[in-house]
Amino acid sequence: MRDAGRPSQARGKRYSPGDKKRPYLVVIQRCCQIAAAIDLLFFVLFYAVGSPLLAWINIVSIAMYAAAYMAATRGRQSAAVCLIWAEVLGHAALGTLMVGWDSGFHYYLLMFIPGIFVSTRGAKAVLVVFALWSFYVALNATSYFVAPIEPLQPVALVVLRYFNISVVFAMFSYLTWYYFGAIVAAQKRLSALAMTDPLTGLYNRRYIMELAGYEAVQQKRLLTNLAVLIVDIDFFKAVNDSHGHEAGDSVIVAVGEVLKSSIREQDSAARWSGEEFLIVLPDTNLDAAAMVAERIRANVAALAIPHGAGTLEATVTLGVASYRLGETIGATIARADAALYKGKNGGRDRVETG
Ligand SMILES: Nc1nc2c(ncn2[C@@H]2O[C@H](COP(=O)(O)OP(=O)(O)OP(=O)(O)O)[C@@H](O)[C@H]2O)c(=O)[nH]1
Repeated sequence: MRDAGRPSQARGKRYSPGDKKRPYLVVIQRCCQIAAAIDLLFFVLFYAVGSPLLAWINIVSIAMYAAAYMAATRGRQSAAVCLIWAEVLGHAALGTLMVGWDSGFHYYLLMFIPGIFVSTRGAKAVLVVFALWSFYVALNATSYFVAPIEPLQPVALVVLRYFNISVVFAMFSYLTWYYFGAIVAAQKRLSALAMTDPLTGLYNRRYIMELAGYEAVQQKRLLTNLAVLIVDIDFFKAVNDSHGHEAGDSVIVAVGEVLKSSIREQDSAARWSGEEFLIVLPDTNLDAAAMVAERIRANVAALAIPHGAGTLEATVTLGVASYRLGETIGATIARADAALYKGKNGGRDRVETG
């Protein structure tokens, strides 16, 4: 028997939502590319100033970034992060001990701080930052007592320091820009998910209730009209029973599309429950709402929904009600619901007002 309902953990790999394109892995890859390019520049720079030993250290760094990039490509985040930590700590320590504190290699250590808080939380993050701070201070203290092993000419040292400062500024800017973009995109995705029905792309019940409540308050304030429609697919259970759940879903989606195309921009449609929809029509009186309902009924009745080699047909019954001052929006919806059931009892495929 297939274990279709079980999480993929059971098959060895841990399930993680959005696994395919985790933003953190993308950042790691970009950082590896940028850092390797910078190390290549260092290689050329150190050769030019006559320090081949320092130049070759950068080749080791490039190899480490290449390995970290490959690890990130394969989804091995921990391995990639460990390699980057090893490279930056090693490079900062070697650079400082060989060329001196004024080389500015220690600035790269500061770039870990935002990354630490992105990947870890709470006490662990504070502990890692503290360890980083200790390393930074120890490196600084050491540089006072140990003379540079491979000192550079004063001009070369100044160029190197300003180069390092510029790179750290650029990397920080990139990381901040990237993380901010990722946060905004995630917020947009979340708010769309929180208000949308996944099957039809219409609003969900929670959001339409919030919206209907807001429209009722507006109506009280401006004394305009407000109407609601409840739309229910007729004999829907029979569609599921005779053609299967997927065919039922196609009918729901097709009716949802009709609703979207049959209302104005200021109107809102939502999936209210299984095969039921709610439409909120601001600035609309009962007669106008009944006309919209009739248009929807006719448009649904004209549908030919592709299914297998043939097509499916559907009809809907609609209940219409207009908001009355002093009542709750829930009461208006209840009157539309009562009208809907009158329509169901009256033979379906019709519009009733309540
Ligand atoms: N395919 C599919 N079926 C659903 C979904 N949500 C609810 N249903 C089914 O919709 C059916 C609703 O059946 P009923 O409430 O009896 O309504 P009906 O058959 O349309 O009858 P009337 O409304 O009286 O015309 C049930 O069989 C539910 O299982 C869904 O998302 N997809």
